[in-house]
Amino acid sequence: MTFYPAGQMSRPCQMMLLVNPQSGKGQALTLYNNHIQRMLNEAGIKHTLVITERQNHAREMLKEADLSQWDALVIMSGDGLLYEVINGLLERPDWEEAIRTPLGILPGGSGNALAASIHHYSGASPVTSEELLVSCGFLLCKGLVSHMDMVSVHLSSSPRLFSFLSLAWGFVADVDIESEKYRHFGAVRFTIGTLVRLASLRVYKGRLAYLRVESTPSRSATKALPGPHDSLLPPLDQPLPDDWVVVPEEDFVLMLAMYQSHLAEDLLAAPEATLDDGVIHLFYVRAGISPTALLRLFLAMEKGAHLTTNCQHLVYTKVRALRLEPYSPKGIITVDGEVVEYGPVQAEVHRGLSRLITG
Ligand SMILES: Nc1ncnc2c1ncn2[C@@H]1O[C@H](COP(=O)(O)OP(=O)(O)OP(=O)(O)O)[C@@H](O)[C@H]1O
Repeated sequence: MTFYPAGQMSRPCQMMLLVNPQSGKGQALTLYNNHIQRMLNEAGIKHTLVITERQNHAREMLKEADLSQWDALVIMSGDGLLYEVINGLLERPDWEEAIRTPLGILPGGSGNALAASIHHYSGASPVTSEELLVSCGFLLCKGLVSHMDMVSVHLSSSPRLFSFLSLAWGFVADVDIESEKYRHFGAVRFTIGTLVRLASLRVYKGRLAYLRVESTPSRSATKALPGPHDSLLPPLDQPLPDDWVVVPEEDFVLMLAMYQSHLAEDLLAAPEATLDDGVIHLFYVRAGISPTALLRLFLAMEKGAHLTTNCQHLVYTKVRALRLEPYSPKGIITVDGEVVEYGPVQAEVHRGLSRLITG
């Protein structure tokens, strides 16, 4: 593999700036006109605006695009559009080079988890909304490029996909998807969704297993797929190696695997996460927690303090790979906030596979 160092964007540089006009409250273009256009012009960054027209537009375009024209691909939307771009790049025959194109994120959605994470890594105090946009615009103009982890995700009958942020099942996935109908409220949609779901808290049954970061695993062989090779995962329908830990409980309220710090602008879910630590930060909450205690956890998460609340139902561990087999026939699993096929799922982290413009 060619080594592409972290470092500084070369100048002059030419960016493709993809804007989803429907993201968040539907104001991404206005935000671009009011804040970003001038910042980029003042920083001398040439950019071509591409307004996405529909779902999968960006994915299809990036799968075919001539990348030699672009020094960076910048996404102004929520996390969903970046998910499309990354998967488009990794579907290319030249994926190895394509995924090293520096990516950038400007928050235009309602979740904006990656934007909040890079703002957090820059050491600045927490901000939301337009202040977060201005901060990310500033970081983009500085143009420092870092490596970012990528997680490959296997589902039973869908093609393998790639994730840069999170894998969720149970409470968090349900809130994320059920709150879509409140998206015109912006980030507040998650608060509304959380309160609605707390009022009828569910138990989710399944089997969860993981490979600890400390383990030196025997190599497993999934069949060779185009794209990065997964060395830790056996085929999804085959038993796991002995060095995997199977969680004794089978009744959960949530499972959340995070690879960046923020789950949303104001939810610091994985305070220890860094951009390329090569770690999946795995959280699960056992059944039996009261709605009040769960609400307390989410309130503490706003400051990243949920791990210090001594909640007996919350478990946190650092892993390299995981497998989840839900028992109930219906449910929601999300990858980077997007719904994926429901059923068995497994994932493995690829350290620093992509590059992101950060502070
Ligand atoms: N012009 C468009 N019209 C409708 N959907 C679009 C358009 N452009 C992109 N999309 C799709 O909209 C979906 C949501 O985008 P995204 O996640 O970026 O924004 P969001 O949902 O507002 O933000 P967040 O994930 O932070 O809540 C993505 O699946 C994307 O493909």
